[in-house]
Formats: sequence, C-alpha cells, structure tokens
Amino acid sequence: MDSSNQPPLPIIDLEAFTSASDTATRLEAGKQLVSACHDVGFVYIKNHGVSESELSRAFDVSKKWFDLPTDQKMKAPHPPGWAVHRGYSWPGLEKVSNLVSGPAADGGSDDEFIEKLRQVQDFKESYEVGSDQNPDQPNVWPPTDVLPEWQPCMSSFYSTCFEAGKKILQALALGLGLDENHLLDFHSGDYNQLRLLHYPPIPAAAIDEGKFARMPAHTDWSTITLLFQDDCGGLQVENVHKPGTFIDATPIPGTLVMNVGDLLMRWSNDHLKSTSHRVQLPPLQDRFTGASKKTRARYSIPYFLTTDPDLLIECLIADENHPPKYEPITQRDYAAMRARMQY
Ligand SMILES: O=C(O)CCC(=O)C(=O)O
Ligand SMILES: [Fe+2]
Repeated sequence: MDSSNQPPLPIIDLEAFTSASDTATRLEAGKQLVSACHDVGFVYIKNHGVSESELSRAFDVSKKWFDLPTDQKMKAPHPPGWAVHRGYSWPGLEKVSNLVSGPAADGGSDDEFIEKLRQVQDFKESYEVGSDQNPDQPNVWPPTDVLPEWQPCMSSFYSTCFEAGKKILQALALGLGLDENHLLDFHSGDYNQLRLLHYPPIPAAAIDEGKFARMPAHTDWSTITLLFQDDCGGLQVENVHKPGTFIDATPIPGTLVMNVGDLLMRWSNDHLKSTSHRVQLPPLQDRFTGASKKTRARYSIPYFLTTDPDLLIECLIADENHPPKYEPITQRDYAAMRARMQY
C-alpha cells in the first residue's frame, strides 16, 4: 500500500481534558474526541496517564510469559468452549470472526459453520486477564512457581488501564453532550478484559499465501478498546471512506490507540463508529532476511472496557431526527451472541 495516500488517523491529546480546570476547555477536548470517533472510530491518544515504566514492565513480563516452554504455559489453559475467556490460548485456538449473523449466531448448532471459520489459522498466542471481582469469568492463573511476577504485574496493569479508560469515557460523555459520568457509571471496572498478545515470527509467505493471518479484519464488541503496541507495526484500520482498504496504524511512541467498540456504536445510535481493523505483516523493510523472510515477532496489549452485564444499553442519541435504531440490549446478551462465533 502506498502510505503517502493514506489519510492520517487523528491524534488527541488527553492533557487538555485531564488537567484543564475550566469547563470550556474540557468540553472542547471531549468534542474533539467525539468528532474523531464519529469520523474515523480510531484515534491515537497521547498523555493517557499510563506511565512509561508501567507499560514497559507489562511488555517485559508479557514477553517472559510467552518465552516460557509450552508445557509451562499450558498450566494456565483457556477453558474449553466460549463461556469463559481467560487464561492462555495457544496458536490457532481462536479464530477472530466478524460474523455476527449466520446459521449459528442465534446459539444454534451449526458446528460445521463454526468449523469453517477455523480453517484459516490465526498464528498468535494470547492470555486473557479479568478482574477477580467478576463472578462470571474467573481468572485462570498459573501456579505461582511458573512466573511469580505474572499475576501481580497483570492484575496491577489491569487497574492502571482502567484509570486511563475512565478519563476517556468521561471525555466521550462530555463530548456527546451528556453528564461527564454518564458512560462511566455503566462500568464498575469488574468486566473489563486485559489481553496479552504475541504474534510469533513466521515466514512472510505463509501470510501472503493465505495460510495464516496475524489477525483478520474484525470489530471489537467492547464499549471502547485501548491498545498498546510495540514498535513492530502491522495494525491496520479500515478506511471508512474507502471500505475494503486499510490505513496503517503505525506505532507512535507515547501514544495508545483507542477505538470504539460495537457496543458503544449501538449505544450511540451509530453516531460513533466501530471500525474494522486487522493485523497484517510488518512493513517490508522490517522483515527478516534469508530464504523464508520471517516476520518480526509482535507484542500488543489491548484492554477492552465493557459495561456491567445486566444494565440495559439504550440508544443515547435519540431525537425526532434520529430515532433509536436498536432495541435495548444487555451486554450479557450481546457478548453471548459474539462469543459463540469465536470459539
Ligand atoms: O494486536 C493488535 O494490535 C490488535 C488486537 C485486536 O484488534 C484485538 O485483540 O481485538
Ligand atoms: Fe480488535
């Protein structure tokens, strides 16, 4: 892709929202964020409040985990089935799918349909962490002798990310013309999800030939997602003005990438966009040389903010000109529909 033809993704400085004491400046910052989420659905955020030291520690410990031998990692396995999304998933277990309709979307039994989704393997491994206060999704931790720093580091990073997420939810609410805590009030923080991702090096040809995907195009089902990525590159965001084409979300040091999830899109009556994204090969010049032209390994850390499961999500922006497009739904019902398609 010729990157010079790409429209840049917006960059929002959260400092204007977090440190200004006057209402007008904060409101303006919120409106800028909402406008970016309306136009593109993906933004870089700087001054997000997650310190450089906490972030590099999370990446270091994540790398240590994925460097462990498989038999050690398998001491914290993702439970079978789709109901609980915690613990370690080995390469190929998950097939990210954007299909929310189809024979099995209503919880039906078309196993063949789901099997088809798995035919292209996602070559990545992941570890999902939640809150210990989430009764529906008990955390899966390895025995403490496996990587003693794993649990304390990831539990702490989970809370750190929520602090950053709170400010973003407040800025969004203000920008939408709502009370500052309107969106945040739906999020106790117990239902968020921290995801550690590792995309191992693979021959570039394997992706080019369609045998493997790093992560195929999908939207997230969360309220919002915060994403920290290393310097490898490969994240791409669909160009909303040219569907089917993608813009590189090149890593920018000191920023996180924030995107609107499907739930917030629905909640905002489609005012905010949940934009499709994917992970492709890193740029050509960064691929390993040699016969197989292996890609670099890539590490990323998405954090999904999700509402408490039984609160009813009703369309927010509803006036005579914009009647609600969707029935109210609880996050629990929405997530069950999505998860069924993924595992
Ligand atoms: O690894 C990335 O950069 C993207 C991850 C992602 O989109 C997801 O986990 O939903
Ligand atoms: Fe995603």
